[in-house]
Amino acid sequence: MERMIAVIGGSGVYDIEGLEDARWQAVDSPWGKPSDEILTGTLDGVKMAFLPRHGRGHVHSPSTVPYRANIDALKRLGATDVVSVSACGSFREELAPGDFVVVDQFIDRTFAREKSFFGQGCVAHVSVAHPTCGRLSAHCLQASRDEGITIHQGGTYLAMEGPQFSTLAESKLYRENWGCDVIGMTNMPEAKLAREAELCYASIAMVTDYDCWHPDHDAVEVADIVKTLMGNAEKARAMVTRLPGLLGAHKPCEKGCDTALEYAMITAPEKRDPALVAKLDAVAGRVLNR
Ligand SMILES: CSC[C@H]1O[C@H](OP(=O)(O)O)[C@H](O)[C@@H]1O
Ligand SMILES: Nc1ncnc2[nH]cnc12
Repeated sequence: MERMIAVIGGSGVYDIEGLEDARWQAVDSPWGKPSDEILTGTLDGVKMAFLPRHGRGHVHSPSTVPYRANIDALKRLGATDVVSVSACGSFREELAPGDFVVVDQFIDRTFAREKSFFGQGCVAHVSVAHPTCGRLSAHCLQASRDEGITIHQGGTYLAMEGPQFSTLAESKLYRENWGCDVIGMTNMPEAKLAREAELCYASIAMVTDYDCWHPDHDAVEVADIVKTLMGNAEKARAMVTRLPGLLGAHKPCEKGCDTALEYAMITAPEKRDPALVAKLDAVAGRVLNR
């Protein structure tokens, strides 16, 4: 199967450079309007797509990002691998602003978002025990190292609802009691939805600040974040340009992300809601139409 690498750009990352035959295109989804048009093209012979998570000009808040439409639209375009690049706060002294972290676990504290493509009339339960793709994550790690970026392998990302930053008590709870490494507002339910859509998902968290637990950093300010964000965005773009060479156009994923729905469906075929089944054509057509 031909692979397509999709990059979801977080705060500060509203485009990528160097694509051949680049064009922004609108993609319709039965799950609503994606955050923006999607930039498509090729890089080193590999198909690429780019979607700015908050839209160009940063229109969507973390709670109003249309996560389902975004993942569905990328799947519909033919994406097989989704790389999320996100700004985050750090809970560890050694994860300094400007550093990247290859996230491999999440604690999902979001509560005001649609979290699944499935529901009444078509129920499915996928595993998110290992919510990121080890193969794609390893390539992102390598690509970053090749670019000279300081990147840490593995970390737990606390997904908070926002849009306000954490209180001091929350920051200490997540860091000291829950063992989290970084904090952000967007990787959930995005990672869960990517798994439901049988897409490989990797999350690169780019540290912008120390949240508010740090004795030398009393409160998070967007102005401070933006200063670090610009440098991080440049590094993220550089990392992305190395990915096609590492992933290749046809190498399959051996981690099983592309068969996540194999045994997930539990609603009896005769009880399925045809309207929901129709909406699931891109996400779950592989298992629903056989
Ligand atoms: C601009 S700071 C807070 C904002 O930045 C992060 O967005 P993203 O994950 O899309 O890079 C964070 O999650 C908040 O949405
Ligand atoms: N400290 C923080 N908390 C939540 N989201 C963030 N994004 C960047 N910094 C953050």
